[in-house]
Amino acid sequence: MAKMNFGGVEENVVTRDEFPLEKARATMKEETIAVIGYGVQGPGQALNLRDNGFNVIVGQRQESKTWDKAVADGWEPGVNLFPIEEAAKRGTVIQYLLSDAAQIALWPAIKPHLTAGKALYFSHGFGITYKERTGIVPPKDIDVILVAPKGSGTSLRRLFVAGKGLNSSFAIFQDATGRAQERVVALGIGVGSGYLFETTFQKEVYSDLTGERGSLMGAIQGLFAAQYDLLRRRGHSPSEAFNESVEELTQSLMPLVAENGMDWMYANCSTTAQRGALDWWKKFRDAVAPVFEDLYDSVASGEEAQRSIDSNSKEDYREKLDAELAELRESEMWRAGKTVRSLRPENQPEAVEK
Ligand SMILES: NC(=O)C1=CN([C@@H]2O[C@H](COP(=O)(O)OP(=O)(O)OC[C@H]3O[C@@H](n4cnc5c(N)ncnc54)[C@H](O)[C@@H]3O)[C@@H](O)[C@H]2O)C=CC1
Ligand SMILES: CC(=O)[C@](C)(O)C(=O)O
Ligand SMILES: [Mg+2]
Ligand SMILES: [Mg+2]
Repeated sequence: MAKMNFGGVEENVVTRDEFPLEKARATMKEETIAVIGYGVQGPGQALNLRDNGFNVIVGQRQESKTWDKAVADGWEPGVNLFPIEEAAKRGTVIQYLLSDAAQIALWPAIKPHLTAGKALYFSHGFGITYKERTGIVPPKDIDVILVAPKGSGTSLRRLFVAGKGLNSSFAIFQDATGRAQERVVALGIGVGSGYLFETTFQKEVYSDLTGERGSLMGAIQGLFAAQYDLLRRRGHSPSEAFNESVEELTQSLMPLVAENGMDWMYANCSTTAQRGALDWWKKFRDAVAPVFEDLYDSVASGEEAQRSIDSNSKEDYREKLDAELAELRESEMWRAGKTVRSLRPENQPEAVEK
């Protein structure tokens, strides 16, 4: 592991230079990696591992849409695609990539296949950290490890195909074989991570639940909605409100932040914009800070986990989520967004010759 300086703080990280793909493949050459679940993370990780030359099999419920998706992605039933329990039996590494709620339901079926020396791999600290609520308590004679890509499985795959990578955190909860460290790092590199940073199961789930409820997903939609609604109430058109709240951010400004940081994005905007943004950002920070405190407390108390378990364990959880997503999609703001997206030059029919 390399010590790197992050803004003045030293951290242990693993880079692709330090742990190249060949070394990862050699570390895992005797192992069969069973990816259980083929939702969002499952395909991203399984396909990246396969394309990186690892022995991978997929475990998925038969006669489900996701089984068909796995077949469409080239997994062959009876060869490298199996029912969940069969895959768990064959794997020496069990990558438990069912939804967090389904991990609870399937635990009694998986546990008998976690025999001595195997590794149980998660991409979320959820099941282990909230064990009083999930009942997920692994046997003592297996490794329990985590690689959590910091982003959607969809992006993990897309970036891999484009020759790029998402960063991931990694953690070891239990090292029964003495190989947990090399296994977790090899798998982290194998799934297509950029660099790997060290964490614990608890820190991973606390930060992850905070991030997705906060700046990554929940807070950003709240911020967009507040500004869009304000502009509409003050007489601005949907086009103006959407462009000034969302489209400009995703198309123009965020790529600049991604490339070179916030100050550089600011520096590429007008001095008028810089003056205003520098004056206002702290007011926004201070306004939302108490909400973030509440959010973290709710994560740490297990309240967020319980809410997720309760709602996503219901028979009709998917329909309920879809209905709430439809509400967002059908809001004026996101309907306006759809029209705006359709008008992006790259989405226009081939330019007609003049
Ligand atoms: N979605 C993402 O991109 C990310 C997910 N994670 C973590 O990765 C893990 C997997 O998450 P996702 O891929 O989002 O899960 P998902 O919601 O897409 O579901 C994964 C699989 O679980 C199966 N499943 C759902 N309910 C089931 C049940 N009752 N019985 C049997 N199978 C069932 C689905 O068919 C699917 O194959 C979770 O721990 C999640 O927190 C981590 C980083 C990002
Ligand atoms: C994509 C990701 O990392 C999330 C937002 O934490 C998740 O899907 O759970
Ligand atoms: Mg995450
Ligand atoms: Mg998450």
